[in-house]
Amino acid sequence: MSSPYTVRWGILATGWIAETFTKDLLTSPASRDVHDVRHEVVAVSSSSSKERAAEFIKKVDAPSSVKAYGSYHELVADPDVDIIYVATPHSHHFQNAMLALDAGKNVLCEKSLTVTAAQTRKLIETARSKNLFFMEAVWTRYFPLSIKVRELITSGAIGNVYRTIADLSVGRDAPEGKIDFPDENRMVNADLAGGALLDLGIYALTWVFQSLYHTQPEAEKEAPNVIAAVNKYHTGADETTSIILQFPKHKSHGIALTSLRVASEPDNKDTAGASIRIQGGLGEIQVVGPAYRPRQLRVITKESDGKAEVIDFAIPKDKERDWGHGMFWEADEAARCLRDGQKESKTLPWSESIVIMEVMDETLKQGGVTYPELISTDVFDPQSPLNTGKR
Ligand SMILES: NC(=O)C1=CN([C@@H]2O[C@H](COP(=O)(O)OP(=O)(O)OC[C@H]3O[C@@H](n4cnc5c(N)ncnc54)[C@H](OP(=O)(O)O)[C@@H]3O)[C@@H](O)[C@H]2O)C=CC1
Ligand SMILES: O=C1OC[C@@H](O)[C@H](O)[C@H]1O
Repeated sequence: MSSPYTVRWGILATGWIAETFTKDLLTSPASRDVHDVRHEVVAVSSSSSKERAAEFIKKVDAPSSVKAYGSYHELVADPDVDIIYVATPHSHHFQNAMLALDAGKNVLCEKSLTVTAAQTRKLIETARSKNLFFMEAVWTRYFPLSIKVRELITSGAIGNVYRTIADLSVGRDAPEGKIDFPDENRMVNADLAGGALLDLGIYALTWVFQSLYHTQPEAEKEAPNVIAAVNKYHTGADETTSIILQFPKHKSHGIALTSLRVASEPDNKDTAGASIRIQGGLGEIQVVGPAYRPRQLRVITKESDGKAEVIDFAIPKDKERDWGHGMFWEADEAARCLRDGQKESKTLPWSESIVIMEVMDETLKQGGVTYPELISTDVFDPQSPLNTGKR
């Protein structure tokens, strides 16, 4: 057997998801039965300080040879790095990903990809013109569970899919009209592109798009019509957003729901039922668990006479590191694309990221949500405070 293809990662930012993703990178691919690619963490950067980057390296139990940088600029200039993982708040994604692409680096960028569709288009044009790999890090798409759902749909297991209802909501309602996040927190802070839609609604949209758009033959794909209802929080960010997406040629509807007030899984178990229902003429696929990390499917067809076939999907752990979150599958996809010279992932192509961002743009427009110029401009500025960390 030939030796696995190795990808050398640079981690941009040191928050919660950077930690989770890096720990996944450090797991052994064999623990998920992957043998063709592997990952090396080469450098970590923090806009706060070099010390913070060094602490992060210790915290995730990475090798002591990993370089610590006190600025994003140093990271993107490192010749040992093949690909940068952008793990800042969404407000920063456009400027940070541009910084990396401009320096000639491939990029895996956290969701939601950007604040506006124009920013997404600019990033994609830049990646295309520089012949670089660029991918939106919607990790759920790379789960074996998602692959199975797409296979079930394209094989006709539930007939034509006419409707998908998908919800990702977290119940953080608090007394006196408040939401249980401090106003400065990225979940509600408009300066950090806060709000339910960009943080959580993207997953509800992911399920609508996986089931009603991605699975359509290329020539038949159509951008949906959008009708949205949005409630705003006092910070200006959206707190509850409901979207109806109509795909007229396919006669299908997607209902994407998200809220910071109510919960899609109120007891964090699965007793509330499936938060995603993909409904076809011959049956239904129910996806159980939070929309970002589901672990069970129930397939109910007319043929099975209403009896559900239950399929469980465990998320493998590296026993030695006692860790496995499920983000490694998207990292494996990025590695295979780099190995094969592909500039975009077929599982989430650039064109689809653009249409999804356009739906979010339209939703925010209908709801009257606007974000500050600093974070919504599509003009790249290497010296933007979003790149230098001067807060
Ligand atoms: N795929 C998934 O499951 C998840 C994805 N996400 C996405 O990841 C991104 C980051 O989320 P998360 O890790 O929870 O956020 P955190 O607040 O935990 O971390 C964000 C990091 O970004 C850097 N940063 C730079 N400027 C700022 C600023 N002005 N305010 C705050 N942080 C700043 C900081 O790192 P430093 O100081 O080192 O530069 C900080 O630690 C978001 O876009 C979110 O949507 C989040 C959670 C789950
Ligand atoms: O991507 C995410 O998934 C998990 C949520 O808790 C988090 O807010 C969001 O950013």
